Amino acid sequence: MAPHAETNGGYSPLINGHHPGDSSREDQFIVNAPNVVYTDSTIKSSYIYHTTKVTRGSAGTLEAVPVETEFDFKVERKIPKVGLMLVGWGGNNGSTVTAGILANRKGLSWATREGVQSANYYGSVIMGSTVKLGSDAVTGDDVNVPFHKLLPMIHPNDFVLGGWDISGLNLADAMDRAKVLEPTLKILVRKEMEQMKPLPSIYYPDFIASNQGDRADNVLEGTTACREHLEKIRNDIRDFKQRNELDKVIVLWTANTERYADIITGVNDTAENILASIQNGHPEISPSSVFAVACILENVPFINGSPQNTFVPGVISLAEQHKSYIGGDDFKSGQTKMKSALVDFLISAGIKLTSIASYNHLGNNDGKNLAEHKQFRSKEISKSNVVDDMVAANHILYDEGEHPDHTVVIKYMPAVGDHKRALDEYYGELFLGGRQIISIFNVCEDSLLAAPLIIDLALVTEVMTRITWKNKSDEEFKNFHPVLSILSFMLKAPLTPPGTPVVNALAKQRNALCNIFRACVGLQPESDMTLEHKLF
Ligand SMILES: NC(=O)c1ccc[n+]([C@@H]2O[C@H](COP(=O)([O-])OP(=O)(O)OC[C@H]3O[C@@H](n4cnc5c(N)ncnc54)[C@H](O)[C@@H]3O)[C@@H](O)[C@H]2O)c1
Ligand SMILES: O=P([O-])([O-])O[C@@H]1[C@@H](O)[C@H](O)[C@@H](O)[C@H](O)[C@@H]1O
Repeated sequence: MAPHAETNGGYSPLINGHHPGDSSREDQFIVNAPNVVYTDSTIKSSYIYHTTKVTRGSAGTLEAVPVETEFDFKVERKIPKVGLMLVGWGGNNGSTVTAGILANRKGLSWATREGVQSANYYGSVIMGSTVKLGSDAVTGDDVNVPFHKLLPMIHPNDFVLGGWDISGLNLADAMDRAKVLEPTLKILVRKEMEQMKPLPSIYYPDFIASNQGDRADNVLEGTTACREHLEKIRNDIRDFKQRNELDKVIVLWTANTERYADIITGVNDTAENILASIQNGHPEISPSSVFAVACILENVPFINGSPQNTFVPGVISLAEQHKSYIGGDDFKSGQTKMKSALVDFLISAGIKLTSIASYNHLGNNDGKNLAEHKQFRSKEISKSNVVDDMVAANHILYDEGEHPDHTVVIKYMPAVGDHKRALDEYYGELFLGGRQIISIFNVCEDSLLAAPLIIDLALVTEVMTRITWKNKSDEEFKNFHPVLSILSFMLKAPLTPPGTPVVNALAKQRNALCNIFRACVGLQPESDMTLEHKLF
């Protein structure tokens, strides 16, 4: 049966054997079903969303009622030309992700002590992992496809890179300062990166560690928020888009961790108030919030890779008013990613975790900035809350309000540079009073773990700008909620639409991302029941 296509003109989804907008046929698939329609410009799917509503009876019994909701999804298939502007471009993560994209774009290989290394996107869930599409119709074996192939997505090699930094080093010198990459790789990308110079940025010393002052030589005048700063950043974005002939821009914060901003009624609690506070130069408006507001006013997605509360209530309200995407907080790169998987495994296996000790030391500039208490506190919060949902989900092991002991320690040890040492101990109760002690020593190459997350955050954010939905009975397609909680797999402290639950369990986060993409091509979630292999 031929793949379903739009009845007007009977477009074939395959043009010369290729999907429009896709560069290769490998792992390319189409869904051949009455609820999925391909045209040159869109994929439209009708999707039945299955949930279960539970009500509590008077005697405390629970009643579970299956619910089916019919949605339509539409994906624009045209792959746009996308600019990725990094705030903190000259940092370890910014310079590393830039070199990585150049290395992949050029197909580079370089000599290392262990032999020849070729560019790759390992550590990126979108570029480096697969998802089960279904089962082979003949053999019954799983058929797995690259995550990147689930929907028409931009290739990271095609990002046009730019950004800002309070440090004026060009990206080649910044790459040297970062001490992350092999000299044999750096020399292959140096010439191009020398031409990359961060735009001057806003610098409000009170928000980052005082030890960052010595690199702040590329800053705009003024040390508190003001209209001029807001307009300059907006103009930078427009100029970057126009000069590079871009279809869209995404801005991502990978600058230093800021201290938390106080939430002050009349200052940053509403959209109107935060706009007024910026105009009036209120000292409690952080650089990251000014960047977020600038992006919202330009309808450019803004993603926060750091732990501070950039998204104060006024920023979230403004994003909702402008229907402009925001997401955050804090890349989930190493120690916490491990934690969000291990805690999920232990608790869902019925083991009662009673204490988690997470220590790490590192010697990069991020660690230097975190050496001051206010900046560390931002990180301590994002690293500590990651177990809350998994604990709350198990009332057999934990009484209401009961929680494992949990401590987070970060020490700055310059000698180890970017090669962060993470030491964790997980302590728990077993059957009949037994005890379990899991001790982990994990050397995280911090920037080599975070850089692929920058790519994933940008890829998922970009495709979300091309996905719309409607209830079956509605006329108009709509965007998702401006707070992109779908990004949670890449983030320690996922920002969710106000009043909605936070999910930190890593497997649930990945399943949500995969299954929303599957729904966009009319496929139900992969249940892993494999009944076909279990029924007698
Ligand atoms: N594994 C990881 O590396 C990891 C994981 C999670 C979160 N993070 C967060 O990502 C951020 C960047 O990490 P990094 O290792 O690249 O740090 P880094 O210190 O090397 O880079 C930060 C860059 O931001 C610049 N900067 C500071 N304030 C700025 C401003 N107002 N405007 C523009 N630029 C500004 C600094 O000059 C620096 O170049 C940090 O907040 C860190 O906590 C990193
Ligand atoms: O992602 P993760 O490895 O749990 O957490 C990391 C911390 O352990 C590290 O101290 C900090 O410098 C990084 O920014 C990152 O936040």
